[in-house]
Amino acid sequence: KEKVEITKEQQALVKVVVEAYNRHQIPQDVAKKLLQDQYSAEENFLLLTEMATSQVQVLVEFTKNIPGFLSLDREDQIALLKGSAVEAMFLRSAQVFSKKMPNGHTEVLEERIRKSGISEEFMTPMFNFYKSIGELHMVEEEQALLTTITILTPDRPYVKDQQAVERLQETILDVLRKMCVLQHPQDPQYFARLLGRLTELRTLSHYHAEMLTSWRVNDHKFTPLLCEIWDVQ
Ligand SMILES: Cc1cc(Cl)ccc1OCc1nc2ccc(F)cc2n1[C@H](C(=O)NC1CCCCC1)C1CCCCC1
Repeated sequence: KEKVEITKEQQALVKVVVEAYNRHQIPQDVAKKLLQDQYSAEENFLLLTEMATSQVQVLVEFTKNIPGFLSLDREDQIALLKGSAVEAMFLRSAQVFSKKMPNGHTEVLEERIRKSGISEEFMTPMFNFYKSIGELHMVEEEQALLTTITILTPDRPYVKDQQAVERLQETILDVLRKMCVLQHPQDPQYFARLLGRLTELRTLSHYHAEMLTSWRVNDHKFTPLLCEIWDVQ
């Protein structure tokens, strides 16, 4: 039985990433807001664009703390951000949805999201993903590292030096694998299941443009930043 141990520098890397991840949290208020009131499709669409816009800004700040990210080619940094922003948004949404809430709150939140204006056909894949993330009961280190792995995906469009991104991603994968073994000794498949969610996440993210344009509102207004990130307008 191989003895798995996290090295000093791996511990330091995790500390930097988790602190940055927690510092750059989207204010949890989106769930609170949705629980407080039922909003119209227009108000919900506006809420999403506001949350998404601030989430992208949060993501840019977060990447500055990923060891090695700022040493990548500048255009590759942009390509990685553009390529991962939607997935990071759905991953963040899943984590917000899976947070432990008082009895009945998750059901209300789900109801509000179902009635938010997103068209029906996307509800099943979206909530299947949220529930599959929830079932993992990820600790915050796993959440932060999984988001980092999503950002450091080498085969995003327009990435020139894929090897450089691969090297960074492998560093994170290695420490996440060890953490999963240490955190979930009873479940040797846990790390594989965690990575399997990234495949589900990529599939869900393929729908994002359609989810937005099919939102039941007359006029779909996007901020310039979101036009960059979402393949819309
Ligand atoms: C991320 C995303 C992309 C597309 Cl295309 C469509 C939809 C979507 O999020 C659905 C979604 N799943 C959620 C689960 C829990 C939650 F509290 C809010 C959630 N949201 C939306 C949201 O505010 N997400 C933000 C969360 C923080 C990070 C940036 C994104 C709200 C917007 C208001 C109408 C009800 C859905």
